[in-house]
Amino acid sequence: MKAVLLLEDGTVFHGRGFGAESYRCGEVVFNTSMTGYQEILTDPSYNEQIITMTYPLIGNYGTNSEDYESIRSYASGFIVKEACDYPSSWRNEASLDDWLKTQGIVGLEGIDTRKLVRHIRNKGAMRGIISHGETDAESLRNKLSEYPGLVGRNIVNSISAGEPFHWDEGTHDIYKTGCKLPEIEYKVAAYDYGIKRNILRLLRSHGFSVTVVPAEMPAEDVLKMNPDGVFLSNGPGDPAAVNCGIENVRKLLGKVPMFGICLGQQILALALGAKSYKLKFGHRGANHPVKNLKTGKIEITSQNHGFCIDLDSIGDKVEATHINLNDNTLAGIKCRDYPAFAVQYHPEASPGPHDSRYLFEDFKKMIRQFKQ
Ligand SMILES: NC(=O)CC[C@H](N)C(=O)O
Repeated sequence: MKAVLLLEDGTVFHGRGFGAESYRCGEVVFNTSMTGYQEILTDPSYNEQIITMTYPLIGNYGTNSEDYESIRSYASGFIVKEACDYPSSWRNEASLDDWLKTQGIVGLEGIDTRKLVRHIRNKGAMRGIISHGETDAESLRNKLSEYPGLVGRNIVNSISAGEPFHWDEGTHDIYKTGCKLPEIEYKVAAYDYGIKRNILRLLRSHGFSVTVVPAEMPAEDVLKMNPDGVFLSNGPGDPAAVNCGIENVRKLLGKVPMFGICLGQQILALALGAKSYKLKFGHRGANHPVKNLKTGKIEITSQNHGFCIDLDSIGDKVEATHINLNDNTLAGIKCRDYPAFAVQYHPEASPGPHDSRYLFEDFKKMIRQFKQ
């Protein structure tokens, strides 16, 4: 059946629909990863985004019941050049098409994804509506005109955990070798702004006992849990709109060591007085080079963000520790006065390279030093 993508500037892409028959509005973004589509689709930071994959063939190894980064997909749509109908993998349980149907996510294939990506790259991030079934431009335009976009809106609370819960699973053991998890060394409370499971898995595999807490849990209640550290998660939308999170982190500074990833970095920096801004078209992919300014080493990183912290706004309280080599934007920070650090990229990968996993060890070292 026919499907269509309509952008806010009036540009239309006609193609074939797959996945759910429905329509949704969202910000149209692109991801340059060649693999890892199931992890990308279930990364909650894509809430309200229509994801376009630049790699031309997606779905060739199917989907399975393990590669979830959250309970379900929060994306608003999925666009590919060609969706593979005949997946081949010993881990495959459902084709991408069938899986998207069960997730209620609209897919669009057969459009010139290179043209769409160049359009977004040149003109900047845009709102759009993806529709599988109804293709009447006038009606879709009306629906899109009511969509407010991401700027200035908190879209974290609606997807965060309602209640605290304990996480006790380590990183995937896909070959079922039965490898044991390490002994628990420290307890962490992890703020769930839309947390990816591989962050939780890696925390556990590094010897942390993890309690996930709702995005709005007051700092005082977190401190009552007596954690050795607090983790600030990734998450969707505009960081400047996550007021409660910024306020809580400000209260926690100096009281407990903190480590943040992506939205977590943005919230930490905002709590320290820095400013955030929207990037022209965001960083999404599994091959972004980042320079560690302390060691001089280059890490190839996984990224997914549309907002960034303004390097010129960080002031004396914050030290830049990592820089994105594609556009010299801020990729990592450390607080000078308190034990707290964060990165704008994804050391947990899923999907992506594992170059930056040392950051989980760094968190442990920071906690150890704080205790001495
Ligand atoms: N992955 C994330 O945590 C994304 C952070 C934020 N929503 C952004 O787009 O910049």
